[in-house]
Formats: sequence, structure tokens, C-alpha cells
Amino acid sequence: MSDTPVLQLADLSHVYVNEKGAALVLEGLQLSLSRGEFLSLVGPSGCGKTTVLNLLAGLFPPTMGRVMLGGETVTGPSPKVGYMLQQDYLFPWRSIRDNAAIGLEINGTKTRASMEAVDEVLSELGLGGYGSRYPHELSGGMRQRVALARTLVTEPELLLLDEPFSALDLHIKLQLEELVQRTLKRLSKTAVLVTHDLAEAAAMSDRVIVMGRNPGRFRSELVVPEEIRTASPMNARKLPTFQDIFEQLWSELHAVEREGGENSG
Ligand SMILES: Nc1ncnc2c1ncn2[C@@H]1O[C@H](COP(=O)(O)OP(=O)(O)OP(=O)(O)O)[C@@H](O)[C@H]1O
Repeated sequence: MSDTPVLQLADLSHVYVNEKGAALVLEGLQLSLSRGEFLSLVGPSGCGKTTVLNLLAGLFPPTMGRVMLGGETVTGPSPKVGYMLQQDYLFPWRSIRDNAAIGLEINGTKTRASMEAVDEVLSELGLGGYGSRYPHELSGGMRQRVALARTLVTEPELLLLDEPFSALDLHIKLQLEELVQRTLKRLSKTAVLVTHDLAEAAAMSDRVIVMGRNPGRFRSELVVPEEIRTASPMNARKLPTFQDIFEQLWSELHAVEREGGENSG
């Protein structure tokens, strides 16, 4: 049972239909992710990265193929999947503790014990003293940590991270990358990160997929070397092999840009 991949994509394709007609945005995606793996998706704007995450989250069904979580076909949103976005979407009228607990309320699993777990996660993320504060009293980096806490307390098996660090100052971003990586590793969580930042992808991931476009597809995959994977995102950037990985990703992405042409989106 434990050998079953947490996530599988089987020949996944997607067509958006609107008043302008039908557009094939994703074609023939195949993927298998094991428990604890961290995957990043990089690619030019409009290649379909967010569409992939939305399909993984079960927000709408793929036109063809299947998304499978723990071997079961995804048919809609599931508590097994947590989604963290660039914007934190905290409710300004709720305390930090109540914001972090919102997923438990939605899932109907809010209990005294689960609220203790909320407090534990908040304190693990360095927000121990902030439970009774409100979002406007926190910095951008702290608010993103609350968003992470909210995602983690429902104990999802798969975390979807759509550019969660991109609006943050560099030093806060590096700190959060480190915190997220450490926390997910400790909990053996499986994660898919969408980012435009190649260094972030290389520093945080076990594997990086570069997507092509028109239609969006998985063009190439790079396995991050062990010494980078086991280092913190901050220290990974200082390793000589890191530059090689970064350059490989850079040249792949440039190849996509050269062959892609303008995206209609
Ligand atoms: N609801 C929709 N209806 C029709 N077309 C859509 C819809 N959502 C996205 N698209 C189009 O699908 C393509 C992929 O969009 P998507 O947002 O997944 O790309 P992306 O790689 O995440 O882009 P970015 O990096 O700019 O965020 C784009 O051409 C976009 O215009």
C-alpha cells in the first residue's frame, strides 16, 4: 500500500472552452510522485502550470486522462490536498488561530484536540505568541506562515504551492523556503511547487519539470543531486553543483522560449 504513489497523472490533457472556441492547453502529462517527494514545475508564462495545480486540486475535471491520489481517481476537491497561493487570503476579522483553523471547520474536524494541533503548528512555524493577534498586525512573511499553518493543520497528503513566496522580500523568501522545506521533510509531505524562480525550484526540489507550451506539456525533467537536496535552500545555493543545475534549467527554459512563439493567452 505504501508503495502506491501519492500522486499520478495518467495521460492528462485539458481543453478550455470559451466564447472564442476551444484551446488545448495541456497534452499528455504523465507523472508519478512518491510520498515525501518535492516536485517543482517551471515554464514560460501561460504554459499551463496553474491549470495543472487546479486539476490536481480537483477544482475541475481534466478533458482527458486522470489524476490519481493514493491510487484513486480525483473527482473533486479533497481534504487530502492542501493549496497555498501567492496571496495569503487570511480573513481580517479572524484571529491568527481561527484563520489557521478554518480548514478544520470546513472539513468538520474542529475539536479541542485539533485546536491543540493548530497551536502546535503555529508555534512550530514561529508564530507561537501570535494566535490571538489579527492579520493586519503581522508582516507579509508571517502572514504566509499562517497560510502554511492553515494548509498543514488539515494534514493533507499532497501540498500544492502556487508561487507562495513570490511576493516576499528576498531574505524573507529564503527564510520561508527553508522553513517550508524543513517542515515538509519532517512530516514526509509530498509537494508540487509552481514557481518562476529557477533558483528556488533547484534549491527546494527533488525533481524539477520544465514545461513546454502550445500545448503545455512536460518537456524535460531534472533530478536534483543529493548534495543539493540534503542542504537547506540557503546553503544549497552556495554549492558549486547548484550553478550547474541552475544553468541546465535556464537553458531548457530558453529553448522553450525560442521554439514556443507567442502564447495566445
Ligand atoms: N478559465 C480559462 N478559460 C480559458 N482559458 C484559460 C482559462 N484559464 C487559463 N486559460 C489559458 O490557459 C493557458 C494556461 O494558463 P495557466 O494560468 O494555467 O498558465 P501558467 O503557466 O500558470 O501561467 P502564469 O505563469 O502566467 O501564471 C493560458 O493560455 C491561459 O490564458
